[in-house]
Amino acid sequence: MKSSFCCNCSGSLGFGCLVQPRLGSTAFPPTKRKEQTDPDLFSTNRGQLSRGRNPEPRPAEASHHSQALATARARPEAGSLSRIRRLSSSLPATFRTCLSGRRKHTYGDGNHSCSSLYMASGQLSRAEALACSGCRHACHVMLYCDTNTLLFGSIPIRHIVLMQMRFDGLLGFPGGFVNLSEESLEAGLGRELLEELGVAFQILEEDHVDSCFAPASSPASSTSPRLITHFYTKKMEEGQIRAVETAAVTTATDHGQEVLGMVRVPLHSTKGGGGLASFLSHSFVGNARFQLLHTLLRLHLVAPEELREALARSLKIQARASEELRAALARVEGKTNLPHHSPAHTG
Ligand SMILES: O=c1[nH]cnc2c1ncn2[C@@H]1O[C@H](COP(=O)(O)OP(=O)(O)O)[C@@H](O)[C@H]1O
Repeated sequence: MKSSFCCNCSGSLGFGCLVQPRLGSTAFPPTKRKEQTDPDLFSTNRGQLSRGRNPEPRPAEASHHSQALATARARPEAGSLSRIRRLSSSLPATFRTCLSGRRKHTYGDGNHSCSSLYMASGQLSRAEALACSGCRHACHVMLYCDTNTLLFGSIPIRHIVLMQMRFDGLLGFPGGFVNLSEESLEAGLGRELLEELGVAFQILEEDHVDSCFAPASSPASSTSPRLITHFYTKKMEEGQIRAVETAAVTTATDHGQEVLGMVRVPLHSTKGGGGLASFLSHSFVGNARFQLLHTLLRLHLVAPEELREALARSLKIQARASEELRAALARVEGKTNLPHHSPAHTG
């Protein structure tokens, strides 16, 4: 069942995408990023610096933090920090902590060589992350573009954001493990992208957004050494994004194996509450959902108000899905005479 999977426009997973392979492998040169970012949102709420080349990140971070706070206090309506705080106060607790970056993850066993780099948020500057020789490193990238396309002729799609359905049924960004003894972070990411997307990319250090310890709940981080995930964003032209999607199903060696298909993240919301809300209720690998949420805000691809609404809807969708799954399980157990579901049977 190659390439027949898709994420439909309501954000639900389904079948019926028409894939029309046309192009062969493509190479994309590096692009200098000139994204409109929101430093208040990104730095102060995550308590970290986004571009990790500052040799002394902590003092800079502290000064940036207090500057942004001062701005937000002086001009509360203009400061995105206060806007986010106001919005997040009405969010469900899980997502509130997610957006504020105050969630206390358990990172590492304290024995690895970079335990001194531990931060409550799990965030590291690039320099700190690279200093952790005992850690494993993985790099992933969000490829995106602007678009004028209208869904059903009326709903602006605004931006195309690419993710992928992985072999394990989880959503994630393209990328993978990097071997720092043989390659740089960016070279390793380029190698992974060639395998997964069938396109030769040159990802630059300027494309780096952040680095952090993978949550302890990640399968790959349950064993030592700990995993550090590095996240990148790359803005492209719409035609380039379309070429990536085509190459991903025609020339990429991983297609149908490690990668089951590329998906576009629906950023719109339909009247029935579909779109972004449905998409966010799916299962993501590691901290990919967090990376997506944060990047959507940081790059102003979705307004905080819209995101808050989508997240609240997403929780309701998840609750409904849990009920459906429980009912389905009960039916399957009834038909197959399986013992009834209990924690002892789930392993
Ligand atoms: O999109 C993502 N965001 C954050 N972490 C991810 C993402 N995709 C995978 N990971 C984490 O990074 C690890 C390595 O990534 P991946 O499975 O893509 O590597 P591979 O393609 O080299 O096997 C995964 O086991 C997972 O914990």
